[in-house]
Amino acid sequence: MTVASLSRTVPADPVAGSPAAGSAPLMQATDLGFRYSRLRPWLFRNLGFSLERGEILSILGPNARGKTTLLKCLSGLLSPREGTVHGAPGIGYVPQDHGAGPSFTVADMVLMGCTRHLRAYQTPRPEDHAAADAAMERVGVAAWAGRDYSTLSGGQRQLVLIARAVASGCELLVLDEPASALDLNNQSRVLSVLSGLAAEGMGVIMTTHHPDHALHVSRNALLFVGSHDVRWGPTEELLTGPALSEVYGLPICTPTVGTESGDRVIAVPDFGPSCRACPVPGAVGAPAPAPTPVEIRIPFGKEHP
Ligand SMILES: Nc1ncnc2c1ncn2[C@@H]1O[C@H](COP(=O)(O)OP(=O)(O)OP(=O)(O)O)[C@@H](O)[C@H]1O
Repeated sequence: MTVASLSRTVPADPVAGSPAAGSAPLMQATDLGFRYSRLRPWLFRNLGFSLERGEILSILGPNARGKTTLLKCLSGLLSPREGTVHGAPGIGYVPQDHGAGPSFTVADMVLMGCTRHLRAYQTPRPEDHAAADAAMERVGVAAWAGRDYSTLSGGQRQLVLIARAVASGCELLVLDEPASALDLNNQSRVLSVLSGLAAEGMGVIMTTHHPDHALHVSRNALLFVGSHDVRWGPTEELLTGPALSEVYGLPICTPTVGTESGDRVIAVPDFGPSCRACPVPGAVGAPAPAPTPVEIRIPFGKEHP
């Protein structure tokens, strides 16, 4: 059975704007399995999770493990070979690829998010324009409304695609690495937008290569350890130093650090010895003296289990 055919099995919640405690999950996946063909290995099997309204679920794992493929199975773009997806409400999908794309204004790109409410050839209604304007404000792209989308930077385009999905008024936002092209300030903005949408009752599923992001906003996470071992659980219990080290194949610790907003668990990979003072190949004479280091110590030490 496909996701699309299952989408009718869960009735729309009349109070979609508020978390509905005790109601049916927004989405539930059971024993999902997918491979691109019989000749290709399984990317995942026996994968299961459920997502409540108002919840953010992060999906992590190494490159090419099948995270994007899973998002496509959840969104109905691919049919899982095994298992079922129940729920599948109105979904706003933000793809990983934010390439140059079409030559539309930013305002029109975001307005396209509203087309799911329109019939073929129907002109956008005033409420669609209002939803697009609100989404542009919320995601911080309103200043570029009149600009040609294809002329924006990669990070700007990524924000516009997020705004387009937000404008759709979906119940579930599915985002493929939504912060991959963003600077730190915009990463913070997007995490805060997603948290705000979740607080209003929207479900959010996102892939990320930033364990910090998952630890900051997600109640639960899915961790691709192997094709037959995709773990689902509370983010802080799942994304421990030992588990992340095993998955990514390098030492990773997860200290708690103090920030102005409170304590936060972060993931710190050990990239090996720093090469900043390495001699330049072919350079004659003694290497230039390294600048006096300014040591900044964050209060590490309280290692997350
Ligand atoms: N249309 C396709 N046909 C065949 N194989 C595919 C197709 N799309 C992806 N793959 C393969 O499936 C595997 C998983 O790809 P996928 O994009 O889901 O990985 P990912 O975990 O999202 O990776 P990344 O972190 O690099 O974005 C990869 O080996 C990829 O080459």
